[in-house]
Amino acid sequence: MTYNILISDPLHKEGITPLLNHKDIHVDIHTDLTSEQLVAKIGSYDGLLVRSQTQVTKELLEHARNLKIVGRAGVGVDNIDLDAATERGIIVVNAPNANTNSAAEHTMAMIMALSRKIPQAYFALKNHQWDRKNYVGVELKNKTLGIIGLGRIGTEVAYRAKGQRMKVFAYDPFLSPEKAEKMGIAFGTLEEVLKTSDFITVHTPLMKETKHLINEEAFNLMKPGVQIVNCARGGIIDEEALYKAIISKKVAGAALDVFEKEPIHHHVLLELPEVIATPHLGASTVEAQKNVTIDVSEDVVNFFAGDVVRNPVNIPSLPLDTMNKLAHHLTLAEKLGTLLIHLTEEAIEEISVIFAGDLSDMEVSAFTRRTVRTILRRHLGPHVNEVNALYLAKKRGIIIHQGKTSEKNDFTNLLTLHLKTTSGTGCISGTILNGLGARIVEINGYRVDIIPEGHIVFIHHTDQPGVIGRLGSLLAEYNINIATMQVDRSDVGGDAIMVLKIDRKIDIHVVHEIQAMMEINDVKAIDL
Ligand SMILES: NC(=O)c1ccc[n+]([C@@H]2O[C@H](COP(=O)([O-])OP(=O)(O)OC[C@H]3O[C@@H](n4cnc5c(N)ncnc54)[C@H](O)[C@@H]3O)[C@@H](O)[C@H]2O)c1
Ligand SMILES: O=C(O)CC[C@@H](O)C(=O)O
Repeated sequence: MTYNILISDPLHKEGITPLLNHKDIHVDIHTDLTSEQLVAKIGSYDGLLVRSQTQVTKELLEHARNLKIVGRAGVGVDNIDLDAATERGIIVVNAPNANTNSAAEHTMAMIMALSRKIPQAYFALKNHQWDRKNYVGVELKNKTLGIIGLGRIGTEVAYRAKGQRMKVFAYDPFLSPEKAEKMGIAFGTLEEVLKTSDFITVHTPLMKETKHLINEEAFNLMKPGVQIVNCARGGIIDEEALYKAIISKKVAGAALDVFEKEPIHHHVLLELPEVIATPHLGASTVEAQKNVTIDVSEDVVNFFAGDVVRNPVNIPSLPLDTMNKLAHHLTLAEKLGTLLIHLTEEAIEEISVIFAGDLSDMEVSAFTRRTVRTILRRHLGPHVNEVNALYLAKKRGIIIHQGKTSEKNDFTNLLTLHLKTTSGTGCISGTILNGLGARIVEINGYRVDIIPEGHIVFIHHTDQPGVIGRLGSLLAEYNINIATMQVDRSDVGGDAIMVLKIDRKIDIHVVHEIQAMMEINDVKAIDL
C-alpha cells in the first residue's frame, strides 16, 4: 500500500527526510496551487502537510475523500477547520515545541527594535538622513512587560525579558498563580496587566475567545505611551482599534509580525511611523523550520505505521509507554464493544465505560474512544474512527460516561461497558489476567469465562432439560464443532444463557434453525 502525501506550503527540504525515506510513502510538493487547484487535487491524497499559508477549509476537506492526516509544520492550527477535520475522522497533528525558541527570540528582537526605533532609524539612514533627535528610544530595564498568554512562547519571552532586567507581569486564565509564582513571574488579571504595563505582548492562540482580545476597551485601560507587540496571531489585536490608539498617541509604538489577513501588501498600519513589522517571520529560522518539519513528518510516518502520534491536535495525546501499557486493554475494549453491540440492536442512547482496579490510575480516555468507535461503526460504518467517534456520538445525542474506580471486585483490573438503548440495557465486563490474557467475565449479569476471540454463539434461552443436547445435535448435523461452552442461569427453570465457541463461522440459516428451537429466546453469532 502506498500513501500519497501532498506538501502544499514550503517546508524545509531535509525536514521531510522521514517521509522520503519511507518505502510506502510517496511525496508530491506543490507549493503554488490556488485554492481551486488544491480542491481539484486533494482527492487523491492520504496526507496533507502545510504551514500557515494553506487554508484547510471545510470545502477543501469535503473534497478530500482519501485524506487521513493533516500535518501542520508549526503551532497555530487556525488555518485548519478542526471541526470539519474531526467530523471526517481526519487526524490533525502539529509541531508545538519546535519553533518556541525562534518565536520567543523574534518577540524579543521586536521589543528591542521597537524600544530603540531601530527599523525607523535604519530606514532614515538608508535614505541619507543622519537624524539623531527623532529616534530617541526608551530603556527596557525596570519597565514592565505585560505578557498575555503564558504558554510555551510566553514563558520563554518572560525568561528573556527578565534577562533584560524587565519586570514581567503575566495574564493567563488557564494557568494557576502558583505555577507563575514558581517561575518567578508576577501574575494578575487582564485588567491589571493592561493598566500596569509599559510593553504588552500577546502569546495566545487565535480562537473565538481571543479574537480582538485587545480592543478599544483594552486600549482605554492602558498607560499612555504603552508599546504593543504581536508575534502570535493577527486578529488577537483589533487592528482598527490599534490604529486609533496610535493616532490618539495612547500607544507609542507597535511591533507586528502577524496580521488579520495575510499576506498583506498594503496596510494602513504600515503607513504609521510608530509601527514596525515583519511578514510572519516568528518561526522563520533554519532551526525552527527544520525541526517543525521533522516533527510533523515523523508523526505522519508514525500514523501510517499504526504507531502513536506524538502531537495530535484533535485527539488527546498519550505517551508511547502509556499506550504500550494499554495495548491489551484497548483490544479488550474493542472486543467487548463488538460483543455488546451485537447483543443490543436498538438505537443507542448512552454508552458508559468504567475502569476498575489496576487501570484506574491510568489515563483511560483511549478506552472510551476505542469502545465508542467500535460501537458506532456497527451503525455508521467504517468511517468512524478514534478521531471522530466522540464527536459523532455527541452529534447523534448519545451520552458518553467514563468512570474510574479503584474498587477491584474479584479482579485486579476490570473493564465494564454499559449500553442503554431505546428498549433496554446491556452490560459486559472483561479483564486481562496476568499471564493468561483477555477474558470476558460477565455478560448482562451472568458470570462467564470466555477468551474473546474466534466464532462465538450467544444464546439466551429458558433453563430446561435437553436444550443443550438438542443444540449439540443440531450443530453436529452441520459438522460444527463446539470448542467450549459456558452456561449460566438466573434460577432453576428461569432465564439462562449459553456462550459457545465454535471452530468455524456459522451460516445464517443454522442461526435461524437454532432460533426456531422452542426454548431459545435469542441467538447471536459474532466473530471476534
Ligand atoms: N509568529 C509566528 O511565526 C509564530 C510562531 C509560533 C507560534 N506562533 C503563535 O504563538 C501563539 C502561542 O504559541 P504557544 O506555542 O506559546 O502556544 P501555547 O498553547 O503553549 O500557549 C498559549 C497560551 O495562551 C493561553 N491562553 C488561552 N486563552 C487565553 C486568553 N483568553 N487569555 C490569555 N491567555 C490565554 C493558554 O492558556 C496558553 O498558556 C499561537 O498563536 C501560535 O500560533 C506564532
Ligand atoms: O508557518 C510559519 O512559518 C508560521 C508558524 C507559526 O505561525 C506557528 O503558529 O507555528
